[in-house]
Amino acid sequence: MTIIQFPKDMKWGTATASYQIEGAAKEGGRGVSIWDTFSKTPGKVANGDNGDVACDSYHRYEEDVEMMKDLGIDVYRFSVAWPRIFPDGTGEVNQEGLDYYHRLVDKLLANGIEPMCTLYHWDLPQALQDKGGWNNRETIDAFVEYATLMFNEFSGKINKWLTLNEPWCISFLSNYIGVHAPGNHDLQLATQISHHLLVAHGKSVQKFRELGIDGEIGFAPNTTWLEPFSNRQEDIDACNREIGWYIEWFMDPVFKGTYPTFMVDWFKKKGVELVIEDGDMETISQPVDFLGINYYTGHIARYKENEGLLDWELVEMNYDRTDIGWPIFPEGLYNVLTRIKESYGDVPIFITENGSCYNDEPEKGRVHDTGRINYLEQHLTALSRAIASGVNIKGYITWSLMDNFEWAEGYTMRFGIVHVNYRTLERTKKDSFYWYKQTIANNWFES
Ligand SMILES: CCOCCOc1ccc(-c2cn(C[C@@H]3NC[C@@H](O)[C@H]3O)nn2)cc1
Repeated sequence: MTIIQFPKDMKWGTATASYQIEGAAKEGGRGVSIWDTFSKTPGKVANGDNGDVACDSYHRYEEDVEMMKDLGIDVYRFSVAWPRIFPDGTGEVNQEGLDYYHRLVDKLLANGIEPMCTLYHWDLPQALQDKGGWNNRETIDAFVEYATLMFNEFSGKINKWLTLNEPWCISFLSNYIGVHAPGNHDLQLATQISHHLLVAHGKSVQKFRELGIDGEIGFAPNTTWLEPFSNRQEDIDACNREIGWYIEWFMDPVFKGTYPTFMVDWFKKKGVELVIEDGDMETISQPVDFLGINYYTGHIARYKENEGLLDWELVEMNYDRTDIGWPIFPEGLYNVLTRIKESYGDVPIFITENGSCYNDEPEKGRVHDTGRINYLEQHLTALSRAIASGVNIKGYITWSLMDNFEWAEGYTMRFGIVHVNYRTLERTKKDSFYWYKQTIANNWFES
């Protein structure tokens, strides 16, 4: 047996997001979001599921924080529903919305848990979507207005901020692949949106600095890893294009002030013409205090001409997979983190999402999710290797505290260390909850 030990200042946490857990979609003055619209569009979400009730955390947040207290976490990553603050996206502020997040943050602080706030985790006010959404540069200004209000309102209570969660999902998954809201299928649109998102990120970081807000700010790209099937250059290049689509496309502008040329050229071949206004790249490359990294899975792949957007195909290698079908690929986490360190230096990193889908149900009051424990052990071991190789890891935040609305999969896919009965809303701590609790208490685990 091996002891996997973590640095003494390691922070441990759990993550959720507003649309996925809150419910109360028509309460507290909340406006309509694009996910309310999308989830009620037939065929978009499994079983026609939606976030009207979700985990009802809007009403049950105190119970949720009690579970976090029992778990012993240092930090809780949650997101704010923009439509709770600005029901129409801009203009009149909804005080009931602010009041809810004050109740949540105050409960966290009273229990010694640090709040980490994601400003945008996909629930764009529908009123802004009706005016073009992220394709309209006015949405950038609306985001900065929303961020400014939140910075001023919660300054002194919230000291860790993330501007955007997974801009690749917001832009490409939602506007090119189209499986997430608003469900477009347009590469030019998606690529331009990715740029506007980065400008919105940069402008809100600028505002954070101008206001002199105490605390730290970053953003949370999602990542993946493709391991080349052979050492043929065409296989290596194909894998680098997919990895570059997730990592360099978003991190080069922030950390280097430029888009990666190999990706710009590839998109240009696909007919994409990115419109960059004067000053945009300087705005985007505002220094951040930390980086959130989300990682779930990786694959082995090889070049295949004219296959998909980036000319690659998966090579089936009979990996173990989680219940959502994603390969269990912990070495990808190590590779992603060492690649980020090589490319961008010693930026402080929180793993802001890592977790697995296992749909185990309660048996006599227990949930034996051994698959999730194995996934955590393998990925925390990879994380420990990355730390040993010099990656500046500040903390690990698992996705998710509880089962919740998993976007297009609805409630069919469970990522929580706490089981949620969606009929009764009863929470049941899974075996992985107790494993994670012990790991946090020890700051090590035995693998
Ligand atoms: C049909 C083709 O499909 C191509 C890829 O399609 C997807 C779908 C989903 C994801 C995905 C889902 N998650 C987990 C979430 N992260 C944020 C938090 O809200 C979690 O719920 N991360 N990535 C990626 C790619």
